[in-house]
Amino acid sequence: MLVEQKQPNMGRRGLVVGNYCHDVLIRNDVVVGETLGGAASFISNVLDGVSIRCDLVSKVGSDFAYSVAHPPIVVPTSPTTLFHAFFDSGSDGEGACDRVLKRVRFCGAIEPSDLPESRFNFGMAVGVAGEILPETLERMLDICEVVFVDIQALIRVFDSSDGTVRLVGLKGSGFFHLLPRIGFLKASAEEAPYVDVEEARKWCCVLITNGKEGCTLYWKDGEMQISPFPTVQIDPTGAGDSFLGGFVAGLVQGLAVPDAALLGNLFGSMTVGQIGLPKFELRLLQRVKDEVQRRKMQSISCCEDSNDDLKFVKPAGHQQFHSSLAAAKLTSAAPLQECQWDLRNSPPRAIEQGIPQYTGQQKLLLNPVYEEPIQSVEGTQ
Ligand SMILES: Nc1ncnc2c1ncn2[C@@H]1O[C@H](COP(=O)(O)OP(=O)(O)O)[C@@H](O)[C@H]1O
Ligand SMILES: O=P([O-])([O-])O[C@@H]1[C@@H](O)[C@H](O)[C@@H](O)[C@H](O)[C@@H]1O
Repeated sequence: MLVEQKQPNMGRRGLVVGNYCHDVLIRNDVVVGETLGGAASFISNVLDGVSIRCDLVSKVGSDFAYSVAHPPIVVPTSPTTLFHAFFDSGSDGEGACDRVLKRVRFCGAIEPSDLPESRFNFGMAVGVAGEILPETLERMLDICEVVFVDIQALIRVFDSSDGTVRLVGLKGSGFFHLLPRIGFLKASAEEAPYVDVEEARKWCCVLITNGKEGCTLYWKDGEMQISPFPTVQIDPTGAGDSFLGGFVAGLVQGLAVPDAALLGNLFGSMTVGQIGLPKFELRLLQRVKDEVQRRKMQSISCCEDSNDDLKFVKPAGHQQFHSSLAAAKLTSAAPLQECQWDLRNSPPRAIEQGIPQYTGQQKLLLNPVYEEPIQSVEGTQ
C-alpha cells in the first residue's frame, strides 16, 4: 500500500517517543563536547523551534544533567543513557559510516504502558539505544494517525563488552511485521542496506538521508532526490534527528512531501554546523516559518493520480523554495566560540567515564549551546 500523503492536522498534537541521553563527543580523539543528546532532544528542538506542539515520552536516570522543555520520566534505579561518539573532522558528511558510537550506559525500555492514553495526529518512534520495543511501536501505531520511524530505533544492537553500536537487518529485528502500518521510514545511507528499501518502499514512503548529498525519497514505483544545503560539517551528531524533525514539521504545516524533505535537509545541515544540540536563532526560525507559510499559500500538490497509484512529482516552485530556505539560513551566523582546553584537565565527566586521556592542547570550536565548557582554560601556548 503506497502511503497517501497524509497531512497530519496542524492543530493536534504529536507524540515523540525516545530517550534523552548524555553524549560525549570525541573528534580526532579529543573530547570536544559533553552535551544533551538523543533523537528526542534534537527533534523537540526543531519542533519547538517552529511551534509544532508535541508530547514527549522519554526516560532518564536521576543523574540526568540537563533542564529540558519536555520533562522526562525519571527512573531512580537507572542511569541516564550515555553514548560516546567517535568521529573525525575529515569526514565531511558523506553520510555513511562517519563515526563510531558506543552505548556506555542504558536507562531502560519505554513500555507501552508508559505512553499516554489519548490519541495523536502523528507519532515519531525515535529511540537511539534500543528503548523502543515492538510492543511499544505497536501501541504508537494504535494511538497515532500516522507514525514516522527512524530505523535506528529498530535495528541497533550493542556490543556486550563496550557497547559499540552495530546494525542488524530489519527483517530479523522483530519489527518487520509492523512495516505495512508505518507511514514514513527514515534511514541514513549507512543504515539503508539493513532496511531492504525495495521491500519497504512497497509499504511506506522511505527517506534515505546521505549527508552532504541531501536525501532521496522512495515510494512504490518512484524516487526523488532532494537537494542539500551546503554546510561546513563540524559534528555529525543529530543530523538525522534534526532532518526528521524538520521533515515532520514541514508535513504538519501542510507542505508537500518533497518540500517537507527540503526542510529536513535544512535542519540537518544546520545541525552538523554546530557541536552537539544546535542552537537555532529566533531570527532564522521566524524566516523559516515565513517561508513555509508563503510556500503553503501556493497550495501546490505533489501527487498525480495515474491509474490507482499516487506518484510523487516535484511541485512547481520547489527549487525556488530551496533558494528561499538557503537565503533564510544565511541570516544565521551562529557564532562558534573558540576556546582551548588544557587536555591535561579534560572534562571531569569524560575522565570518570574512562575516556582515554590526551595530553597537549587543541584549539576546539564550541558553541554556547546548553552549557559553558565544563573546564575551559585560557589557552597557554
Ligand atoms: N555535511 C553536510 N552538509 C550538508 N547537509 C548535511 C551534512 N550532513 C548531514 N546533512 C543533512 O542532514 C541530513 C541527515 O544527515 P545524515 O548524516 O545522512 O543522517 P544521520 O545522522 O542519520 O547519519 C542529510 O540528509 C542532509 O540533508
Ligand atoms: O546523529 P543521529 O543518528 O541523527 O542521532 C544521534 C544518535 O545516533 C546517537 O546515538 C545519540 O547519542 C545522539 O545524541 C543523536 O541522537
